Amino acid sequence: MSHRNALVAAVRQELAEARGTARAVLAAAESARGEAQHRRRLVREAYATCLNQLAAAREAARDDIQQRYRGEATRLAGHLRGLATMSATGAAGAPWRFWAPSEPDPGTTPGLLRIGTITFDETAALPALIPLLDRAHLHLTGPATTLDELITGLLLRALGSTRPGDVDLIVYDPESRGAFGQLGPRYVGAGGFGSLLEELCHADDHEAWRLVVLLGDRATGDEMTRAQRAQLDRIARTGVDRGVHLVVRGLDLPDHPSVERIVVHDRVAACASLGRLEVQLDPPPPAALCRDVADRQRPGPPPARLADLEPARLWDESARYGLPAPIGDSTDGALVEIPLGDDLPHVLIGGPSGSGKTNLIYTWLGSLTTRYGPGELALYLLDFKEGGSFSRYVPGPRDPSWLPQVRLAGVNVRNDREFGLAVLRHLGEELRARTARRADPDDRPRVVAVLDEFPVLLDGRDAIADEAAGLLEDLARRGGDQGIHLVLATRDADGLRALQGRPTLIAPFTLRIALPKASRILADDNLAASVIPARHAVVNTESGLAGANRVVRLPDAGDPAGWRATQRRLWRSRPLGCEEPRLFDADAVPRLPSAYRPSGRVPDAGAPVGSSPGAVLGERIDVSARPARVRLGRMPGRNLAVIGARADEACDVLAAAALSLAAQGPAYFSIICLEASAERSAARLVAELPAADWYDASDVHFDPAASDVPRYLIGYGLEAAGPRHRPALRALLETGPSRRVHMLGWWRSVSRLRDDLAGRFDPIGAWVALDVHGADLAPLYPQPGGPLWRPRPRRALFFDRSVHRTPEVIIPYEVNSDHT
Ligand SMILES: Nc1ncnc2c1ncn2[C@@H]1O[C@H](COP(=O)(O)OP(=O)(O)OP(=O)(O)O)[C@@H](O)[C@H]1O
Repeated sequence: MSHRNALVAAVRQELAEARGTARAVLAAAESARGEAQHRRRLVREAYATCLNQLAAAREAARDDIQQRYRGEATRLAGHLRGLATMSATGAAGAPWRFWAPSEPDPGTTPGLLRIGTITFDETAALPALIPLLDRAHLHLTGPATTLDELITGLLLRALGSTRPGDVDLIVYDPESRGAFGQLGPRYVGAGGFGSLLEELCHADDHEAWRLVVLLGDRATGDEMTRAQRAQLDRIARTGVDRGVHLVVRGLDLPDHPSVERIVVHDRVAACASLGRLEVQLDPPPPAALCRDVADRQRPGPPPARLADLEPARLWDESARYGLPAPIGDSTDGALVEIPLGDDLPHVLIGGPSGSGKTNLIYTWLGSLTTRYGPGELALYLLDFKEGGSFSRYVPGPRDPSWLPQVRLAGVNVRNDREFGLAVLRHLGEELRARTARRADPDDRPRVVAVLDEFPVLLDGRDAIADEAAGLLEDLARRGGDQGIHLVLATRDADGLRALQGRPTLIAPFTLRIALPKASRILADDNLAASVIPARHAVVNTESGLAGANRVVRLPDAGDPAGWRATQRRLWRSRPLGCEEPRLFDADAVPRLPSAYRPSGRVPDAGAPVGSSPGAVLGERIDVSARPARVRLGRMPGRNLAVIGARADEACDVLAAAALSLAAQGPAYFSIICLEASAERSAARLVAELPAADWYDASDVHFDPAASDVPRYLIGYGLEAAGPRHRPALRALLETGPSRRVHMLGWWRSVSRLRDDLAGRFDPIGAWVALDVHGADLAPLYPQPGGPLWRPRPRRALFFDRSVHRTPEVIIPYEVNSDHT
């Protein structure tokens, strides 16, 4: 029992121990669980925090991205809008609310045209632009009404953003619906499809764009022949380059890079050139805008003709306050005047070659001379170009009439700048006289001096340019008050630039007339001259400032026959005593006037001999056609040397001198001809002179017999006399004049003359140089270096040391022409 008891006790013991252990294990497990639970809570909490933080970070990042995206998108949209504005300026892109036709910028090609807007995300809508003129044909698909609205808008933008007349609008309208009628198109009906295609296939002048709307109907598609289909395909391929643009709905067009396809559903369009962007179409334009543009397209009244500028009565206007006269009309038919007068005294006219300056001047002169009679207006016309544009105003071989207001016309003056200077000197004298008289200027006609291609005169840094600029400046500054007006015209932009370098000269030229493409006539930011079409001009009264432009359409004044009839009428009305104008034609050689020829008069030994007869050498380049003379008195040095190799001119100078001396009184002539090329001329001279004997190489000598009358030795090619005769020649040159024996001799060069004179030029008091350069004349000239002189044909430099400070350019007379 005890054993059992012991066993029970032992078991109890073991159980107690096991229970204890289990309890301990349980306690440990409990504690581990508590620990784990704690950790789990911690992890949970950390996870929640982390999640929160992540969410916040994500929010922040998203906000940031969104913000940046919005900024970027706005910036891009801004750029796009800027680009769009540049690509579709003015009427090409403005919304209808602000829409008006606009003048295209000069030199630019047409831009894109707006059809609606593109919206994406929150950015403001962008204009949707598509190409047309110079870029594309359009092929449209969708509901007909929406398409027609779209086409109306496009046509309006194309017409409104180009110049009137630049776009020729043609509508093929087989159902004769009068589509787009408010834009005034040319219609082609169902029967005209074939000939329209034919016309478009061969259109190749780029005068105007042809914008052709083809409204296809089923019949057109069905009935189109294979040839017509080929023509349409050809137009689609080549039309854009030739300025032919199709806008097609209801017909197929082949695929080609120049064909832009637009598909419309519910006023939303997809355009090939805009990719996947959707276009919300603009509403159709208000009908009033279409009417305005159609009016603008319609040409106004036809431009005025020259005859339309004539006043109701000839010479009925007074020039008291000015000489306003119309030169053309504006597009509404109103005449436009050039308001020349006290306030706007001088005019500057410019335009490149062929832009119509001459035509403008003709028109203006026609308008002036029919309004203001010779008592009100005196014209001085100078043309420095080649071509005698003013010769129509002076008597010619076929028409003896002249324009009574013209006092002087200079044509082909280019090389004879001396003549321009002479005219300015004359006007300067006139200004002085008018200023000095202080009389009412009304009793003198207003002077208008037209100088075409005037920069020629101011070209070159020489004495002529300096003096001419000084005179022009004086006339520009003070002439207006005295009724002297300058009209300067040129094609030469460099010449104008040079003029702008002389602000005091140019400032009084507030009146400007710019012909198409003229540069430097208007202010730099005044682009009017570059946008006007041919046969138009801009008249500007504020020195070319933008805002003071008046565009004028110019009539055609080119027809000489039309003008001649008017001139005849004016000529017949000329007052008594009205003198024929002086014509200076630099291309014509003046004849020796008969007054300076002896006309067979035999000198009378008893007649008085003038103390210093004057030998006529040639015509002076001056306002009046006067001869240049060398006086041959009884003083030392009164001999004349003609120097140069141009035999004809040398002979003419000598013959004119001899004949004019013979015409003045009794004289005896010894002709010494040592030059074969001069024989003919010498012989004719001998024949015409009343008393002359003739020597050649066989009997030449320089010891003439004494005579009661002056004796003139006319020597041709004197260097040929040779050294043997030199002492006698020198003695004659030195002592002859005091005995009234004068030598008028021709030497081929200065060096030959020097040889004959042994380097002592004193006995040669006067000379005429032909083709001899200024520097070579130095020994015969008081100032070092010789005169400034570049030889030119039929011009000679004349210097007489007893009267000249500087030499004078003369035109040797033609003495013996073969038509005498
Ligand atoms: N308004 C016009 N209507 C018709 N024809 C015109 C008109 N203006 C000019 N023309 C013609 O254009 C041509 C050139 O004109 P014009 O001779 O007047 O030019 P320009 O500027 O004087 O040229 P350049 O400087 O070369 O002398 C001429 O044949 C002229 O008849």
